Amino acid sequence: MSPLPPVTWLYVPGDRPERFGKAMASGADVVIIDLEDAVAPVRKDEARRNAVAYLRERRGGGGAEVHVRVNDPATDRGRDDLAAVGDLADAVRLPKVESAAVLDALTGAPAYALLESAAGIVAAGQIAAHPRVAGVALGEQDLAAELAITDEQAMNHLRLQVVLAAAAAGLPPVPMSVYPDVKDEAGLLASCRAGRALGLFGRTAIHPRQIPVIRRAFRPTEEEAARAAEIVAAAERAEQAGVGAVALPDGRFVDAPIVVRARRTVELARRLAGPSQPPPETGA
Ligand SMILES: CC(C)(COP(=O)(O)OP(=O)(O)OC[C@H]1O[C@@H](n2cnc3c(N)ncnc32)[C@H](O)[C@@H]1OP(=O)(O)O)[C@@H](O)C(=O)NCCC(=O)NCCSC(=O)C[C@H](O)C(=O)O
Ligand SMILES: [Mg+2]
Repeated sequence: MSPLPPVTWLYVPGDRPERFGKAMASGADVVIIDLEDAVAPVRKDEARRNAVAYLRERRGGGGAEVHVRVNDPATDRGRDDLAAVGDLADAVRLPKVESAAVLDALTGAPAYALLESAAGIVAAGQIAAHPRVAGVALGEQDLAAELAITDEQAMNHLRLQVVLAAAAAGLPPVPMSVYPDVKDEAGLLASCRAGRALGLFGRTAIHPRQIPVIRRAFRPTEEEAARAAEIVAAAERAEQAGVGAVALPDGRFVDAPIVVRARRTVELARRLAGPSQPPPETGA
């Protein structure tokens, strides 16, 4: 069974190095140092230097993966960012990818492509299938701005295109884009649950307080976890008995894809068990 992908991804602006430690202590699976839209143009050189210094210092250390969102890889600044962090970061995140061609020059760390324009969504299948791409995600703030979308159902059409492109290319499931209101925890929870029903998995956050909410949203309910455990146990009994088909005590027949899904649910429940709180702070 393939390992579960990250559930929580936290952005931290590259020009706020005093916040890097706080991001690492947030409980997020992945911390993304942003060199792109969270950083004002006049501070971009400084942000890149901060990212490089942090990555050099933490090399060999444990904890969350550290990714860097570089500037548009089709620009000189983006290419310079890639040259600076490509061999240091655990992965790079490429904004505003609109064609597979821009990915050909990539070397170094695994790359995640952000699809955040009409052209990017239209080319989602080719971008996801590029051999250098480790995953794809949506940039819904940019998409909504370009397309003037204000309706969730309309955005769901775009989300599903990316979910399909990722699955068809054999990539991990697509994490949800950021929820911009950092104080609206109920709204974030509801939005995550709606995204989960679309096949999206996990979410990028912009504030540490969003991390436990996202974990809670993607954690299977007790009922889902118990049901999944029952299916896995029945499948194991059938395997030991050399029987292919599995029937649950309530008479329901279970086939192989359901067992695979149940195993993932059991694993996810185990990984996200416990209180939905970040670990104690370890300092900035
Ligand atoms: C959104 C923020 C600007 C809010 O900042 P602020 O008002 O300063 O927050 P707080 O006062 O509530 O901070 C409380 C403490 O938490 C720490 N903190 C806050 N945010 C972070 C963070 N992201 N990482 C680490 N630590 C953080 C503060 O240091 C405070 O700590 P303390 O002083 O000890 O109490 C801010 O949260 C922020 O900048 N967030 C990240 C924004 C960002 O990176 N945006 C880029 C990604 S968005 C995107 O990708 C859109 C996409 O491209 C698209 O198109 O859709
Ligand atoms: Mg964006």
